[in-house]
Amino acid sequence: MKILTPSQLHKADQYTIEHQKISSWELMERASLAAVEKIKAILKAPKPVTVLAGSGNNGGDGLAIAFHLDQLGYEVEVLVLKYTTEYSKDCKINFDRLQAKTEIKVEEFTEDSNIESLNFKPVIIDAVFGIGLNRALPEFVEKVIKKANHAQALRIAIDVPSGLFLSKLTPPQSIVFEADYTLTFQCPKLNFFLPDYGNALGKIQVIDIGLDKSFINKLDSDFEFVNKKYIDGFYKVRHRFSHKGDYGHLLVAGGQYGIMGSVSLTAKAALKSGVGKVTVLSPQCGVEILQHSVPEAMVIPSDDIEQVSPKHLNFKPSNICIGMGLGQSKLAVKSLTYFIRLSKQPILIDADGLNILSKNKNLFEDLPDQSILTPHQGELKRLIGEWGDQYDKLDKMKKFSRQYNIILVSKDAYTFTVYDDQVYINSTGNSGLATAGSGDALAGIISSFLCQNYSPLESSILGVYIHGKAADFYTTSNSELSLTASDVINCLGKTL
Ligand SMILES: NC(=O)C1=CN([C@@H]2O[C@H](COP(=O)(O)OP(=O)(O)OC[C@H]3O[C@@H](n4cnc5c(N)ncnc54)[C@H](O)[C@@H]3O)[C@@H](O)[C@H]2O)[C@@H](O)CC1
Ligand SMILES: Nc1ncnc2c1ncn2[C@@H]1O[C@H](COP(=O)(O)OP(=O)(O)O)[C@@H](O)[C@H]1O
Ligand SMILES: [K+]
Repeated sequence: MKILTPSQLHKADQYTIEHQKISSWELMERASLAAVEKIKAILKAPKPVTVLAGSGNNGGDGLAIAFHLDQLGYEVEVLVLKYTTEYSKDCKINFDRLQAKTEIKVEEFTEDSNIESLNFKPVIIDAVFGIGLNRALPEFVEKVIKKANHAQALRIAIDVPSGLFLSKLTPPQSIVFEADYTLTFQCPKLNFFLPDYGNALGKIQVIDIGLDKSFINKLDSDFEFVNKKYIDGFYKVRHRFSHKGDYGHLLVAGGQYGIMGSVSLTAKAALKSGVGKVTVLSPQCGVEILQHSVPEAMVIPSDDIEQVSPKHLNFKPSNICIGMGLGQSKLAVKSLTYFIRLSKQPILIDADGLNILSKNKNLFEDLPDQSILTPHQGELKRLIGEWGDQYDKLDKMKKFSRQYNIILVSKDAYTFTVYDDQVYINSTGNSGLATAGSGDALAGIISSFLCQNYSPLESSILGVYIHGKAADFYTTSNSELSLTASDVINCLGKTL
């Protein structure tokens, strides 16, 4: 799903209004009715609701939602934060309808109003600002939002949590409505996925309001939100008469004394994601451990007892995955250099492999085109250098990927896969993944797809999606706190 800018969304609204021959009010009504359906599903049964509405079109949505909830028997009160002297045209229509056709108590609130007397119902719907916010919130609006954020209530934002900027970065220390749910229209917005105010979004649900698809398809965007539909577009099914040779042979190189779990998780995750064969090049001390923990994998001992060392292979791996638990000793540098030079196919480098690369930039010259690097944020900083703000980071990632012709998988709460100036933002996963070894599992999953003839970019996007989805499967019936990397691997079967 393409991620669009506010100005593209305004254009898509306009085009849709003209070509579907509907009024802007009808489009607002469509959006609001769809939001009401989501609200009903979230609340399960009617609960008392406070709607905070602005005086623009986001406010118009809020007033329409208040109207329809009232018709459904919800107890509704409305607080209009009047930050402009006039209502927008459609907002005014909805304001008048509410006054004429319901008994709802509508209070207009301005900078002169008394904030102390404000109380909220157990559900707060925020429709103060949407994609139109372009400067700091008026002070009285900030105060109301701050109070709403402290209320014992379930908070639902319509389109965008008020206070979150979309056309630029939200200034530090800004007050933003802290939503439990954000019901956003047509597509998610880029700033939702940046860490600074990412916590304010809660669960993001995208509402298709039927903006013209052909118009949207023609719009340029550097950002794709990777959902199931996107994955379905290239996911392959297996042939009945296939054999293990059709699904590649992965070489995993890594591990050292005391850190054998890393490659063990990588190898297991690769096997559980469908690779034909896995061989692990292991320090001698790890051979038995691997044979016990992953009996399906073959193991080659290194010449060194405690670390991986360069080794002549008597087979040709389809792809190599290297770096997990490798360490950064001279021998580790030698091994990484050896296997980078050996590889003619894209190679996946993770963890210590990335730290070695950061300090030995000459190694990039030998990296096969479209190799995959999977840094977490600390490793990313070592690779691309310090960044200023989040937009600067995005520019640096694109430049880095272009410079070395590599696929950069920047791992975070929302993992960004960057290649060819495009950024693919993953939609799955949860904070349970913030646990040791989950990155090792990811490296195995991506490498596995690489061996199964997905392109390096597809392997990365698919691997990140499936990894997150497996974590989401686990947390449908377990706490995020107890998620381990092994749980992710055990959920791969169901997920796939
Ligand atoms: N036909 C349409 O255009 C549709 C619009 N929709 C809703 O409309 C929203 C966008 O509406 P608007 O463009 O009216 O924008 P908003 O309702 O987000 O903001 C209202 C206006 O306030 C002004 N403003 C911005 N920052 C301000 C500040 N800090 N202090 C005071 N005034 C400020 C701007 O001129 C802005 O246009 C969407 O987010 C969505 O909720 C939906 O109903 C779908 C259809
Ligand atoms: N809060 C979070 N929400 C979602 N995913 C997360 C979160 N924290 C970490 N992850 C994911 O968990 C993985 C952690 O990788 P990494 O830090 O390399 O782990 P390790 O080195 O322990 O294997 C990445 O895929 C990352 O995107
Ligand atoms: K809002």
